Amino acid sequence: MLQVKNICFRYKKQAVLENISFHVKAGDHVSIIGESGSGKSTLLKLLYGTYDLDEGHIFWNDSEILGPKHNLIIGPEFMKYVAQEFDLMPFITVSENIGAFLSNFFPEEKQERINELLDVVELNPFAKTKVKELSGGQKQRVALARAIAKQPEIILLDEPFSHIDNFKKQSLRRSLFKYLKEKNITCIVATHDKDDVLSFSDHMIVLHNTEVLANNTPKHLYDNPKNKLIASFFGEFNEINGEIVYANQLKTVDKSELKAIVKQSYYKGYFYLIEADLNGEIVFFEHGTQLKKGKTVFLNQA
Ligand SMILES: Nc1ncnc2c1ncn2[C@@H]1O[C@H](COP(=O)(O)OP(=O)(O)OP(=O)(O)O)[C@@H](O)[C@H]1O
Repeated sequence: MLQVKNICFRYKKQAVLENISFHVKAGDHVSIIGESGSGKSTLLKLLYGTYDLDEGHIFWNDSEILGPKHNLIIGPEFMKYVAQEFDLMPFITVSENIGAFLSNFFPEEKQERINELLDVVELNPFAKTKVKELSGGQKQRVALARAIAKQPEIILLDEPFSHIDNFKKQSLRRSLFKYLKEKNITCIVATHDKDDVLSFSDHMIVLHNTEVLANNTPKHLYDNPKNKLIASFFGEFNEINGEIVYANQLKTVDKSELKAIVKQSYYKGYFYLIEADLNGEIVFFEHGTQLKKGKTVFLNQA
């Protein structure tokens, strides 16, 4: 179990994180979300022991995670951290990078393990390619494979798919998160992407104004978005009579009290997102077909 107890941290004068407490059970998948600059990366770095805390404690089971004042080498053995900038060895191959920290005592087992990891990050065709010849997304996949090579107990991922295109992202995400669950590796992910969270996270922690604004299951927070920040993470939403209503929860009906005038239709693939004027306020709702500008519609909550 990871236990974060009342931690506070500042780089300079301004506090970045204050009184942050939460715990993560072994094998759980937790996402850290929040606006840009809310301290997600800083929190991951603190969990890794990159900086000394101003206050509080972090424990993994019985081991306290301590900063550079107490350790010559940053990062405990049982933990791996994949930062936004990946620190790879450019002049050797993908396989050599992935196997860099694996034992050479049993070369066959080592090769098998490298092949398994190449499968997880879907990089088999690039096994013999030098890392300097890879794209940003491919390098990110090498960094992920290298981080899980020695099977850590806990892995910290900072925007793990930020460089990876949409073609690969979906399958890679499923493959990596499935692998981590199967191996019972605790996973903490800082992300902006709801698709990293909704299908995979046991809990999500929302950082705002230096504090934990919410810590619950994605389903609970989706169903009960306490405020606009949380709702906006999940998608387009409206505030109607003080209540948060997602765009997909508003439907057109024959008659209702919500009379709106269509302003714009945005094509979204299997639906259109309609922007409309409701008594001088902009509302968004999803609709199966395009609607003409100026059309009057009546809306209701589905
Ligand atoms: N090395 C540093 N020295 C001083 N201030 C820093 C440093 N790194 C980050 N900060 C500041 O700390 C705050 C939190 O930054 P952090 O990178 O943790 O946010 P984030 O939520 O990960 O942002 P993003 O989503 O944009 O990656 C920001 O105000 C940032 O400017």
